[in-house]
Amino acid sequence: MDFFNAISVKEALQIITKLANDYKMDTEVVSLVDAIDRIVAMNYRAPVNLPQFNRSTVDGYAVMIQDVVDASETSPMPLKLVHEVIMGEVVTDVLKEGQTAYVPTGGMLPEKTEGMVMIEYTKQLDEETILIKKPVQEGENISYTGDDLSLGEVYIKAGKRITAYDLGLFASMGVGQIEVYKKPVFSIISTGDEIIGIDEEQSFGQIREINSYALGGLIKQLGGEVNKRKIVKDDFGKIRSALEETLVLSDIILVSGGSSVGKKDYTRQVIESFDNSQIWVHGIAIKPGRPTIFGQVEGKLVVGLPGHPASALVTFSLFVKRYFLTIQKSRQEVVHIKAMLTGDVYAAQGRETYQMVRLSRKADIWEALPLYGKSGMMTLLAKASGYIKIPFEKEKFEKGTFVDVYLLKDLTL
Ligand SMILES: Nc1nc2c(c(=O)[nH]1)N[C@H]1C(S)=C(S)[C@@H](COP(=O)(O)OP(=O)(O)OC[C@H]3O[C@@H](n4cnc5c(N)ncnc54)[C@H](O)[C@@H]3O)O[C@H]1N2
Ligand code: MOO
Repeated sequence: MDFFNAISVKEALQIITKLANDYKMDTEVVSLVDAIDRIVAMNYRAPVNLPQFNRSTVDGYAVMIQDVVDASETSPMPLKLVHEVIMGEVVTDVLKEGQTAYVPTGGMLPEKTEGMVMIEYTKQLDEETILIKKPVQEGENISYTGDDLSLGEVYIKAGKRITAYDLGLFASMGVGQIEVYKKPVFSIISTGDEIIGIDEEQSFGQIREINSYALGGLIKQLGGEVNKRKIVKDDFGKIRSALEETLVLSDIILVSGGSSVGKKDYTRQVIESFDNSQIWVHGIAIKPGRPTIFGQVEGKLVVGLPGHPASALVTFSLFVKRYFLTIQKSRQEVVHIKAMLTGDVYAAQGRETYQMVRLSRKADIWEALPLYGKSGMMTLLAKASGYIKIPFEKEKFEKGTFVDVYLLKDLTL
């Protein structure tokens, strides 16, 4: 694995996806009220037709098309009222020529009903006679058995993140216990002699630990868990013990900092020092994030994230998120919108460049303001709405160009 011969983003994504497909993620059963945002671990099939019977979608009268074909306001058609359906009743009547039945919204239809006429277009003449003032089309105001879902049809697929709407769908199927993937568990080891915790006294030259908080936030939003966060000095032995300690506890271990090739960058060496280990990637042609490492120790993914916060967060969002979703057989697209650049942006030579931008709405278009800055700057990502991708064969995008902005978060304008 030659660090200076960095692989493309596409290749890196292929490798991480393959590793994820080979990982066995356990499942668990949760109750419906706790299932929001979890990822479904099996295909759910309809145990019944939905609706289970032909039903009316309006309050009105069940009719046959031929009986009312010439019906109008001025020449209404009299039909014989043979039944008044009650909600919940199992209707056994069969409509015959010249007959009608009253059916409330959601009520079961008599057999042979071809259309429902809303009550507004009818008039009760006497106890037995209803005047119908308009014709109907086949199936008008009717919801047929299985229209919504038919028996055996998959209504929620494995890998789907459960939304509030899905909770409603599960409820309609009478499913109160859902099989989901266990929440993937992360450990975050933040390395650096200069790194101190948020509660520590800061001396000149020291840097506050940022990455585990920001990464932890992303993990939580994704639906993962962080079970261990640790700050460790740039010391081979200490980083190794921290990694050893977290291995059994985690599905994914993030090591922030020390991913480059400096004298005190130990992440790669630490991974390689374990018997059952492998380095799959060291160096990706991306800016920010070039020195990223994908390794494995005892089958667990160990990612060496570059220490610079913007680099760590961008590489997490691209690669670790892909792994996180794929081990749960899930796939998500990053939403992008077209926006007009308000300044020139330049690519880093030989790297796919992820340029942060801030979106604002101008009349009927979105404008993308490039946020210039180095990967070490935390304000960059806090201000950014998203990023644009400059492919590595391209030198720049000029002001005024319409580009795709990939959203990093909900838009707060
Ligand atoms: N000779 C080369 N040097 C570097 C290269 C290269 O290709 N050849 N790549 C550069 C790039 S690009 C990046 S990105 C950095 C990443 O290096 P490391 O992963 O080894 O990161 P560190 O040196 O440990 O830290 C970089 C920077 O970030 C600060 N940092 C680290 N951890 C945290 C944290 N948890 N919270 C806040 N800030 C953190 C650290 O203090 C440093 O300032 O390598 C370049 N070098
Ligand atoms: O790849 Mo580095 O992340 O540009 O600063």
